[in-house]
Amino acid sequence: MPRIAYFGPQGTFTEQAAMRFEGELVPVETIPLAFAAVRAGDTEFACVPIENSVEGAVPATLDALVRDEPVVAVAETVLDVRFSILVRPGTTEIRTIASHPHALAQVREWIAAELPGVTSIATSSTASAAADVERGEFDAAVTAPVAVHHYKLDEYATDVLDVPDARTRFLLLRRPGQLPQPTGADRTSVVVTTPDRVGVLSELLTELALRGINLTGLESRPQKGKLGTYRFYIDVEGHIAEPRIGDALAALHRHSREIRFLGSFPKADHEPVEAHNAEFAAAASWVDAVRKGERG
Ligand SMILES: O=C(O)C(=O)C[C@]1(C(=O)O)C=C[C@@H](O)C=C1
Repeated sequence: MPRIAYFGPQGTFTEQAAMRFEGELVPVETIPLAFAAVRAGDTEFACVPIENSVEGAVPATLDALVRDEPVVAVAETVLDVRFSILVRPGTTEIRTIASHPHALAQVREWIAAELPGVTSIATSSTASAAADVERGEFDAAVTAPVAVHHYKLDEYATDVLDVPDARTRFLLLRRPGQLPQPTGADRTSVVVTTPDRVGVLSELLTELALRGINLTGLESRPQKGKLGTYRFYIDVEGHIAEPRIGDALAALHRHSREIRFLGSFPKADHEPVEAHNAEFAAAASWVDAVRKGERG
């Protein structure tokens, strides 16, 4: 059975996401360590969070995707997110509450209303906060509901969430190899750095629009050198095996200083993508025939 390094420890949302894939689950403490495990070949796959509907992209994942040797996503899954507040049995007063920054951000209003004056502390994950509370370091942890089964803690509150219907998307990553087959309901991700000149981002987006390609995500992260220089993470509907997507990525390559392919894989919602592939194929065979002198 393949091994999947996931952003742990046991009881994180990422563990629940990783359980949806087939493999032996290997918890690691941080997102960069999950990437390191798959890059080093210690595990075949890594499972990490990429974006949350309330708090947005997960910066540690975006940064790790461009560092070191390439890794590509081969699958994604989306989890509904709601939080439990866990405390040590017998706790009567809460002065500190700990969790992953993305989790704290999703319950900020609840904390202000229900636990005014408590100090929020960022930890490496929701489950590591639970472990810290178990050890007596903090009074409460904001966790995934399943964490109560892994730590000797009680539920102080459940179903905590400032914004209803929050969801987090997770990626299953591996080293580059054979791509997943196109399904007609796929997503393709790339990250580009562009030359510093007027209109370059609009040129990239125009290349997509001209080919009827639907943009599903656009994120920027600093290149971390000169202030004001960015990388752009671009998600589109479609698979690189489709001519229009391959064509668009080739165009992005021409406009970019650097481009890294981050994967073509089935979308979690399985909603078919309107692809116009028949028109693209007909157009390509017409050009082919013209080149051979068979058509005018
Ligand atoms: O700490 C966890 O349990 C995670 O899996 C991380 C994470 C995230 O990075 O967004 C995943 C889902 C929730 O939105 C909160 C935290």
